[in-house]
Amino acid sequence: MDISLDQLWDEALGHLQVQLSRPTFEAWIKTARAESLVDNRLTICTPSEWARGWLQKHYAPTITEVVQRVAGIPLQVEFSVSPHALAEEEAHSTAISSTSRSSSSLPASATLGLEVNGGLPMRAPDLNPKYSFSRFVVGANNRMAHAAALAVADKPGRAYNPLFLCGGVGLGKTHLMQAIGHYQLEADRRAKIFYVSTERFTNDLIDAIRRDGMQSFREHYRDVDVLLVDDIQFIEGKEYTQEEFFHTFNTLHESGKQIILAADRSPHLIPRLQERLCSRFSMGLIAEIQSPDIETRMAILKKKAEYEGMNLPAGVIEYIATTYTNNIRELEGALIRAVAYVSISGLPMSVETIQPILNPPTEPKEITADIVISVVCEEFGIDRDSLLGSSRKRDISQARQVAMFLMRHHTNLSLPKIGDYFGGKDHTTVLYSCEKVSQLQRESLQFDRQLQNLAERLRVTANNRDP
Ligand SMILES: Nc1ncnc2c1ncn2[C@@H]1O[C@H](COP(=O)(O)OP(=O)(O)OP(=O)(O)O)[C@@H](O)[C@H]1O
Repeated sequence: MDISLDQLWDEALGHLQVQLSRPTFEAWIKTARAESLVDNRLTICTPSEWARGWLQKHYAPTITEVVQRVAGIPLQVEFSVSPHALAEEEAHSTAISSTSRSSSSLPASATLGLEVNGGLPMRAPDLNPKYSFSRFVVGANNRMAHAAALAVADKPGRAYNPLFLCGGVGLGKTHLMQAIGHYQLEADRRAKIFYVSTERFTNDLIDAIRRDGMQSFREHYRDVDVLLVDDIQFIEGKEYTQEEFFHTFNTLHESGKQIILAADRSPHLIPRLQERLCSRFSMGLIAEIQSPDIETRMAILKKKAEYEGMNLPAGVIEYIATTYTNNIRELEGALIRAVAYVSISGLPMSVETIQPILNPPTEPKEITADIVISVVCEEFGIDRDSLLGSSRKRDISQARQVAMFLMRHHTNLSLPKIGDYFGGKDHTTVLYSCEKVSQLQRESLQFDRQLQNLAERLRVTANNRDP
């Protein structure tokens, strides 16, 4: 073998990254390193006892196969725990048990202004106040899902458990599932309602494994009255997340707690979903939401305009409802764009005014990270280096959080890729920033408007760029 130990492991990492799912790679493989190679025995050092056991049990054959391929000779793979990590783990667990659940032990992420519970997010405020039953328009496309959601809200844990909401992008699944949460909280302010995206669940799990905090992770996710999990299709192929979610599900279900899941398709169409999860997801009620018809689209626009205090001519409502047919988020986006354009241009609100900016509704140009950076710099009056740097000045760090949020929502970049733009920030920092901005958006109408305006400027800038 004519490569060094480091080269061998680096190359093996490259292969493993391609072969394994991202969370698996991030949680288990990336955190390990090659320690020694003696007499064809490769020792891989892991950050915790937990990680060592898991790698040994589940990934030993894959890793062996890859390192042998890279080295070109037969190798025997062994796993060890870093002595440094052992000492740290011990110190950490002593600290946790001595300050158990005390708010004075908040970790560093508290500097982002988020409330944390041993690193995990707090509950109820995650619900969007706009996503209530009263703001949900019922039409032929969602009547059954709406009725099922009301039944579940009325008798949680007894009507349909789980309730599985499925349907295409932007059709109201999140709105409906959160409406159940609001309903519960209205009935009992102390009800433990927990809304979480599957991505968040996975990230919390990865963090818990890294910090050896599985116990608090489990307590956190299992001590709820109603668990709402969004975009559950993203659990596909993530075997460890599936395993952990299976136990969370069972614990809650067995104790009569309500589970509501949302996905873009029904459980049996989610690829690489364990059979036992598929059957559990299907054992309550699967309620599908379809694309809304023209009457429902018009009713949604009217209701939205009413709540936002906008005065819209009937012709404008009809024009937008006829132009945007499939996705309610896009329908609402068109309305917001039309209102923003009218207020910026000073022109009257009419079909003639808005037609050029709403047509064609499809194929918008791609919004890039660069566009986000330049629009945010302009908005906040700061230069690019400051935005991408590490200054902790309040206005700069807030602009940075907004930029991360916009990249998350308007580009296809993953959390780690976004982190790379900001000097290699960790994906959890990016996620916290996005959540912080979402929270501010929910709390402040003015900030919500500012974000909507920024989003509109991103679209306009992208569309005006040369191809
Ligand atoms: N029936 C409805 N009445 C009023 N507003 C609606 C309705 N359906 C959807 N909306 C609005 O459309 C937007 C998109 O809805 P939502 O986020 O719930 O969609 P989703 O199905 O969860 O999308 P995704 O698959 O992207 O997660 C939200 O602003 C929501 O309030």
